[in-house]
Amino acid sequence: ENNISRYHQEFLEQELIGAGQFGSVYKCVNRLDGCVYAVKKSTKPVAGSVLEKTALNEVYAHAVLGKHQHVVRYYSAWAEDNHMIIQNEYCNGGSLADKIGQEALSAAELRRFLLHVAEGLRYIHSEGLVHLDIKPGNIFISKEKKIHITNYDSADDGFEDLDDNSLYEEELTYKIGDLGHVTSLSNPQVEEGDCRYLPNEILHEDYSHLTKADVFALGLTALECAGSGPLPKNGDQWHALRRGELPPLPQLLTRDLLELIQTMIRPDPAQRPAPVQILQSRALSPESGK
Ligand SMILES: Cn1cc(CCO)c2c3c(c(-c4ccccc4Cl)cc21)C(=O)NC3=O
Repeated sequence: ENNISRYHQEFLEQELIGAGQFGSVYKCVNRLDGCVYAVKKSTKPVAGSVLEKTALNEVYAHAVLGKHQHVVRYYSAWAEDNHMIIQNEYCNGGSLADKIGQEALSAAELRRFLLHVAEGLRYIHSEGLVHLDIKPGNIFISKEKKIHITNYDSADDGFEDLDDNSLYEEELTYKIGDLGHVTSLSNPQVEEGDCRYLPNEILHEDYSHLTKADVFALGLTALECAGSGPLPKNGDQWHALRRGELPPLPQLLTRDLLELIQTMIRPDPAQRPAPVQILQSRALSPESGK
């Protein structure tokens, strides 16, 4: 059997960036193209097991969900020495969970986050798939330094002082990752996601509005970004959220942003907005930021 590791042949491992029951994720440099990737190594699941289905699900989903700026990009996957390995786009800004662990998002950042992830969901659903595990830990951030045009005149002597950081602004792009729970709308094999973001109807195995389960999870994720604090895994507070009751929020969100989030966590999935309606809502229009 081939005992040369493709992983070590093709990649220079830089650092461990995540570990859990799912396996370990490394930041790696590809020796050929010199680019950085996120590579997840998980123990190869027993053939025919649920874990194997999940692992294959993830790769099938990535294969269908080609390039989209709000879905983490997939490059390759293979099996070696009893491990499953998947090579994805590396997002250099950490996960949303890391970011809101530090501090809540501002209203402007919250609007940007909702726009990006709603666009990613609109795309995933348009391909006849649902994510089923939307949560802060599965949203990754790419940071890009953009030259701030208005400061151009301060660089009147051309590009010499482009290293001057006042010229730059960091632009964040939010991307949906971890497609391990993705399933098809036409023939759903539902593996429940994180119970903190699970809508009641999925708990009761009602799969008639699966796309709205992603909208519900996005709504609760938005609440957490607004500083609601950690979400309950069960009990009275869990049920209160499923009755559509908003928890107390520290920061002053605009009323239309609160109303939008409230519609996303409505008990009846049919009453929740579809991603395209979220994108068109007044709360996310640039005017509302003024
Ligand atoms: C824990 N962790 C940290 C990161 C870096 C965030 O700045 C990360 C990434 C991914 C993943 C990932 C998730 C699920 C499946 C496969 C991968 Cl590579 C996990 C990641 C992924 O697909 N792309 C990442 O950047």
